[in-house]
Amino acid sequence: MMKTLYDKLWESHVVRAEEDGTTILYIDRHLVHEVTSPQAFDGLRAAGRAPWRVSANLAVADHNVPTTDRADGIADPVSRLQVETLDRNAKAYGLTYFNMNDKRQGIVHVIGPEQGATLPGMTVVCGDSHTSTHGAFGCLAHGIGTSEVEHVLATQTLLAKKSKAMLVQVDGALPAGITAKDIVLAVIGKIGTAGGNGYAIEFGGSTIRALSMEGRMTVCNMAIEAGARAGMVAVDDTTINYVKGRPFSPVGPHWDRAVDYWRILHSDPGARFDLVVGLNAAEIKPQVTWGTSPEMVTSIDGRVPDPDLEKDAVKRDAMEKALVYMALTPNTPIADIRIDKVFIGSCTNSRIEDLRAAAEVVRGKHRASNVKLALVVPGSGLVKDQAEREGLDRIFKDAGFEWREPGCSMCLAMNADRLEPGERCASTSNRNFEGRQGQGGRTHLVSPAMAAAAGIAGHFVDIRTLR
Ligand SMILES: CC(C)[C@H](C(=O)O)[C@@H](O)C(=O)O
Repeated sequence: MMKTLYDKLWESHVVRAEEDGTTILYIDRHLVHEVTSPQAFDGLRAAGRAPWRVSANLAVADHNVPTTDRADGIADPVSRLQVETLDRNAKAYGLTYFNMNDKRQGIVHVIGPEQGATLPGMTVVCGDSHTSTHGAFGCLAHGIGTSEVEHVLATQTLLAKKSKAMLVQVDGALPAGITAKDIVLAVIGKIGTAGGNGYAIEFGGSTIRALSMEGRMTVCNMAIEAGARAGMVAVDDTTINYVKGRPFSPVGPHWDRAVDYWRILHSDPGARFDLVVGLNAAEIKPQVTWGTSPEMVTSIDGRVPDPDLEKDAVKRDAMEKALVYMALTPNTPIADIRIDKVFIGSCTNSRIEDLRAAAEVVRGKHRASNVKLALVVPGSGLVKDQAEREGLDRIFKDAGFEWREPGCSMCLAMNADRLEPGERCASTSNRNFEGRQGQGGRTHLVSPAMAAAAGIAGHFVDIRTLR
């Protein structure tokens, strides 16, 4: 029988399956961060257990770390407690841990792939919904809850039921200025934030195959925003070249054997999907969200929609509420929306290619006077180093952008980086929910180049016209 990539990943990890489909899945890699692990470790301790396979875990503090100088530790007591708790737990159980001052520290979904801790064919879980990111490597990767974190620590397995399979097929050459972020926002605009509920999404087609691993990570990262816990991309040379030579990657004969196996990690021609959604890359324009859900998205040449034209009463109500929160008037051209802050970072868009794209836009220019703050937060210490070697930090600083230490930062304002009430932000992150970037803050999701361009112009601009 022809199998999907998802079938192959699932079947190769079944420890035991019940008749009703309830399955014990083996977990190859468990990523751990400070927000969702404290109670899991407490539970483990209370039951007198220890991690079943210590080496399967990689822990890092990312959500609560300051992005300014860390020499004085963390000022906020709640953030400090979370990070210190992870420090203690990682030490007590002997987990590989990149503490806040380790050069390898960064956002968990950036450092996993960067270290080669995420490898093709793995099952990867973490107490974090954006674990879908790792599916870019031909992995079955998704978020889990804290009680599951404890379960994985204790048993290296997870109770799961198989999802349905969706193929999102994107074909054609991407027009200039269009990025992976625009692809995934366009997908969410098309299928909605519930479109992927109950599915694992495979992203395929010539456009996806032409993306770098960083682009594929951006796409898979936001599968969860389309309602699918897991997103994935087939393994090809791009995947294998990326993985080669990373600290956790196999070497020697193990490498050769692994590559032989990784080569089968694609859907067989003719494999059956429960749903296929097609997108034509040529039609994708720079995307900008206007509302409080990632599906409330349009293109830069669009306008804020008019709820009066929406026939569905539930949707109309949601639009009206979103427009009040976002302080936007129907029919306003997106390009007329002025912003107060810029955030370039997050597990969606904080990798070196993202920073390069943003730097290219701001080079030799300066932040607009109405933009109070433009933050650039690299995804890891190693991304930061690389960017500095390339002189990107100087380009940003010369343009009046702040160059910070790595972490989740203003994606969700668990540290000190936040929007003040009423502030409007061009953000490369993944969620534009009410209060996401700070109470009363207004988030517009865009690509790194679009965020950078908005920071220079003071309002959204069509990146395609700047080339
Ligand atoms: C803190 C964590 C539980 C949360 C998630 O799971 O997604 C966060 O990373 C987010 O992006 O909202």
